[in-house]
Parts: sequence; C-alpha cells; structure tokens
Amino acid sequence: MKTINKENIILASGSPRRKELMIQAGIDFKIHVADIDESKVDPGMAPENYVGLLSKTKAQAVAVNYPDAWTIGADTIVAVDDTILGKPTGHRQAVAMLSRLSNREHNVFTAFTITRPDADDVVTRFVNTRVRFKALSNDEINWYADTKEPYDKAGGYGIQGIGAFLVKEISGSYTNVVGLPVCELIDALMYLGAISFKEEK
Ligand SMILES: Cc1cn([C@H]2C[C@H](O)[C@@H](COP(=O)(O)OP(=O)(O)OP(=O)(O)O)O2)c(=O)[nH]c1=O
Repeated sequence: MKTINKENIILASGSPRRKELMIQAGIDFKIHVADIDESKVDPGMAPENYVGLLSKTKAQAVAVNYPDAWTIGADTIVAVDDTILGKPTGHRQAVAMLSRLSNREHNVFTAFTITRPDADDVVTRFVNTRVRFKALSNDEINWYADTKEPYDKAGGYGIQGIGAFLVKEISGSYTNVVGLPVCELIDALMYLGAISFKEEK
C-alpha cells in the first residue's frame, strides 16, 4: 500500500537503507544522488548542526533540478563523547570505531531536510537515538570488521544487518539509526502537503 502523493518526491541519497525505508513507508519517489563533498564540513561542529547542515546541502544540491518536486536529503552520524564518527575508511578504522563503542552508550543523529527551489519552506529535523553496545572481545570486533559490513556505515556498524548482535539496548527511533526517522519524516511530508492518507473529495 502506498500513501497518496500530492506532489512529486525526490530522494537525494545513494543509501540503499534510505531507499528501503521509503519503500517500506509506502512513499512514491525517485532517486537522484547528491554529489557533494562531505569532508568540507567541520567535524568539530555540534552533531545536530553537523547532520543538519549536511542534510540541507544534499537536499539543495539536488532540488535545483526539480522545480516541481519536494527533495529530501539526509545525513547520519554516530557521536561518542564529543567526537563525531563518520564511515570508516578501512579495516583498521572500523576496528578502532567498534572498540570505542564497546560496552557503552552512544548517540546516533540523523537529520533530514525537505525543500524545493521555489518555496521559502525548508524543513530540517534531526532525531537522536541512544544505543548501547555489549562488551566486545577483540575476536568479535575483528570478525565483524572482516565482514566488510562496517565500511559504508556511520560508526562502523549496521543495526539492520549482522551488526544487530552488537546492540544490547536502544532508546528512541530504530529507523533513525538505519538512516531515516520514518515517523518524523511522514509527519513532515504531511505537514508540507506532499503526501496524504486520504483522497480529497
Ligand atoms: C549507524 C548506522 C548507519 N547506517 C548507515 C546509514 C547511512 O547510509 C550511512 C551514513 O552515511 P551518510 O553519509 O548519512 O549517507 P550515505 O553516504 O550512505 O548516503 P547519501 O549521502 O547519498 O544519502 O550509515 C546503517 O545503515 N546502519 C546503522 O546502524
């Protein structure tokens, strides 16, 4: 079942997880991947500002091509103490990230921005989920890093995949950890009039 599209919707993301979550939520959309350099953003920023800025940059980079659509951009990071963890560049960094997350709580921040070129309306929302990992042995960390699953994921793990075995507790939105907080996204799309659950008479 799909929701009723009032307007065209573009997802400015190459993340297979975001695509799946949008399909799961019954939203009709097209994909146009945002080609932006994420390394230009200062990792010393507060996590909510960091993800907010990146989600907006991704959405705006794609929205210019679609005057008649709402474009969605998103960004996810893991924050531990005051450090932002992005995606590990290889095995060694994946091991370092997982070791840092072992036996403690961390925050996962995802922000999404919904915009269009002709509107003043730009919605940016961020959601924070707290996740606690179990105490990990070196063997577990190395074994998981060897699966390569950590490589394209913030913080070096995927809660929706093999990485589920790492997670002892979660407080807050699960889909937010996977890459898109579906509950808040649907609310925002409804608020903007982009989707509806009921045909207008
Ligand atoms: C923590 C966590 C992150 N992730 C993923 C979601 C995102 O795809 C990725 C964070 O990277 P992002 O830079 O947010 O997104 P992306 O580069 O994959 O895609 P795009 O910029 O085109 O939208 O980490 C999981 O899949 N599972 C998890 O448990």
